[in-house]
Formats: sequence, structure tokens, C-alpha cells
Amino acid sequence: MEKALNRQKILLHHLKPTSSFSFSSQTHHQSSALSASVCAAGDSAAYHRAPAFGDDIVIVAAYRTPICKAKRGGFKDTPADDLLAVVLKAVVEKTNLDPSEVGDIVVGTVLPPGSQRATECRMAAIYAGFPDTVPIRTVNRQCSSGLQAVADVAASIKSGYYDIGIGAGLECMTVDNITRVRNMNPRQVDNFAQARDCLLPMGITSENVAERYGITRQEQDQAAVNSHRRAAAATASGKFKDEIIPVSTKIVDPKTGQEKSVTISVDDGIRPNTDLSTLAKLKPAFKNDGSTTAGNSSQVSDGAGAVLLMKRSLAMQKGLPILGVFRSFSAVGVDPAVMGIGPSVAIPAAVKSAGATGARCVATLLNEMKRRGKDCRFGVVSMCIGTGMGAAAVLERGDSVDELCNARAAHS
Ligand SMILES: CC(=O)SCCNC(=O)CCNC(=O)[C@H](O)C(C)(C)COP(=O)(O)OP(=O)(O)OC[C@H]1O[C@@H](n2cnc3c(N)ncnc32)[C@H](O)[C@@H]1OP(=O)(O)O
Repeated sequence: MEKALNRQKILLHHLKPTSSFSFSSQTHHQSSALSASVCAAGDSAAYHRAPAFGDDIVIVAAYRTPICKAKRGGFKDTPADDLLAVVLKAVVEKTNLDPSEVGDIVVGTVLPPGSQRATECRMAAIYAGFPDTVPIRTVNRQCSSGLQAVADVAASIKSGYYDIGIGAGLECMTVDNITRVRNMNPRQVDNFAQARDCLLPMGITSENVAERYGITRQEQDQAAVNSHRRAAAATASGKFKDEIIPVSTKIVDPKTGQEKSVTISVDDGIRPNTDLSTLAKLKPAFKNDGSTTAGNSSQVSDGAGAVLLMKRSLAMQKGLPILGVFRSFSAVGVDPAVMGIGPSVAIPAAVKSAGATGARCVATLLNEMKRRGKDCRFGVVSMCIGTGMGAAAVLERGDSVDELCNARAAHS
């Protein structure tokens, strides 16, 4: 009975138009929600009554393992299929979904061993309790493979290929190293400078970005300090608690060779005490006179994540929380020598395809999101991609069941 009432509350909430707010530079301190009326992403009473509202592709569950340092972190002895199985199981168990209803699982993975990791992923789905009728495939768009997997699932649901899908990501860099591509066609590579640049190690492309755009070592170190601090604060305040699924695994002591059982529930590469003077002492990692170091570059990691998607109408029928709406996705190409600039091209493209027009709107949206932090309504997920690409997706915040029920309780 209580469940039925909750479901009814959720349905009512979804049918109720949210208040609209017109943004202007003079009034932007007034609202806790960045209005879609600025960027035409569809926040109006008419839109909420239109069939397009029910057809929105929404995220109803999103879970990940902790992200652990490759080779020395918590998952150094955990096989990739075990990591994927944990998150696949979580998205169906936590939503009480019958796994046989899933139309497809798409797994983004960048450095897979033979057969593009297809076999390990299929086995992981079986470990997670999916029946053999549910298909699975992998996708590789290098650093944005997980995002591409989610975009592929969203597009397939939109096209009517199936109703429910899982977009996932999996990387196990302890075993799958970034290695240079061998046996290239020398005639072609020598004649095409940009093709040759596709072979550049990521660290060198980072040095190129710093050199071409005048980014100093201190600026890179400061950005690293800021992101470590933000991550450490988010961990300490429990912000990642709801998205992380603890993983029970085994870890081998490198000194004694002894195996012990552990449960890993937090990311292990975050350094709460990182400060500028310590980072300044680290040697460049990729080029003797360079500015990219182990302290200001991304670490190599092991981990997995999964996101459950369906149309809003189906989520409402099932009484599932709308965590977010997958508004748009864009992948673009840039010069491979400076692949790190990918997001600066992909983000405007994704924001534009979400319905925004004009550079001012993009800048307004991005600045506003930055300023408002957690209260922000729209978010952009973006990655730079080795070999010279960028990808971005625009997400719109949804309502979680807890938020809805708390709001209802407060009003009753
Ligand atoms: C599209 C994309 O996403 S592009 C990005 C693709 N990703 C990449 O290219 C990965 C880039 N990163 C790397 O390759 C690796 O992290 C490297 C090569 C830079 C460093 O690897 P490692 O040597 O394993 O790093 P490690 O974490 O051990 O750090 C090396 C040293 O710096 C120190 N260090 C690193 N970070 C910090 C920090 N924040 N504060 C203080 N010291 C630090 C470590 O303590 C370590 O010191 P030690 O040798 O005395 O123990």
C-alpha cells in the first residue's frame, strides 16, 4: 500500500510542471534552478504535457566501484569481469528490475585484451545474474568509451530498438597497459604528420597543450591541488557513498605473496594533503623540460560503472526515480597533437544540440553551472580523447525518490 502511494506521489510529481525562471544577467542570483527557457531544453508546462516529455531518455540508476590505483591499488589482483559484474548486478538489484527486461548492455572499454573484452563482459553479465537472453557488446571511443556506451544505449532506446538498456564502463589498467601501436604502415605514417601524431603518448599531448596555450607548471599543479581537495572533501562528507558499490575481493601482499580478503569501499588515489610546494618538487613524467608530472596528470586506474536507462514514461510506470535526463551527446575531432582541447569543442556542440543557441548561452550555462555547484540543473560530462577527439553529453538533473518523498513529507 505504502509502495503504491509512493508511486502515485512520484507520478503526480512528474506530471506537475516545474516553475519556470527566466535568466538574465541582472537576476541570476534569484533561482536555485538554471532555466531551460534560456537554453530551450524544455522546461515548460506545455513541454511537460507533450508526448516528448514521456519520451525523454532518463537515468534511473547509476553505480560504480571505487576507483583504485592500477598496479598498487585495491583492485590490483581483481579480474576485470568481477568489477563489471558488481555494477551490473547493482543496477538491477537496487531498482528491483527483472534483468530479462534489459534489451542490451553496452560496455565502454579502452584497452581491452583480445576480442575487445567481449568474452569477459558476457561472462560478467552471467555472474551478475542476467539470463542468457540479454545481449552485451563493447564499444571503444578511447577515453570516452563509457560515455559513448551510455550515448549508444540512449540512442537505441530513442530509436525503439529496445526499451531498457545499460551503459557501462570498465578499465583494468593493472593488466591492460597503454602501449604504442606497433606495425604501422610506415609509408603512410611518414607522409601524414597528423596520422603520426595519433601515436603520441598522452603525456606528450599534455605537454603540447601546455606549450601551445601557454599553461604554466604552476597552473597545472594548482588545478591538481584543487581537484584533490574537492575529491577529498566529497569523500569525507560521504558524497560518493550512494554511488559506490563496495567490492569484496582478494589482494596479494607483494612482499609476502600472501592473499587476504578485503572489502574496498572508497577511491584510493585521492591525496587529501596535496599542496603546491610538494607538487612543485615532482619531476616531469614525460619530457625532461616538461611540466606534466605524476602529481598533476590523471592516474592510471582500475574500476567499473553502470547506468540504467529507459524512457521517462516507462520509469514513471515502474515508479523509478528520475536521476537525470540524457539531453544530448556530441563527439568531435581535434588536432591529435593537442587532444586535450577536445572538451572545449565538444561541450559547445553538445550544449547546442541540447537546444541551446549562440555562444552567449553556452558561456552563460557553463558559468552558471560552475557558480551554482550542486544546485545547478544542467551538467556536462566531457572527455578529451587520445588520437584527437572530444566527447560531451548534457545531463539535466532529475528527482530522486528520496528527494520527492522528503518534499512530500515536508508538505503533509
Ligand atoms: C583522454 C585522456 O583521458 S588522456 C589521459 C590518459 N591517461 C594517461 O595518459 C595517464 C597519465 N598518467 C600516467 O601515465 C601515470 O600516472 C604517470 C606516468 C604520470 C605516473 O605514474 P606513477 O609513477 O605510477 O605515479 P605515482 O602515483 O607512483 O607517482 C610517482 C611519484 O610521485 C608522487 N606523487 C604523485 N602524486 C602526488 C601528489 N599529489 N602529491 C605528492 N606526491 C605525489 C608519488 O608519491 C610517487 O613518489 P614515489 O615514487 O616517491 O612513491
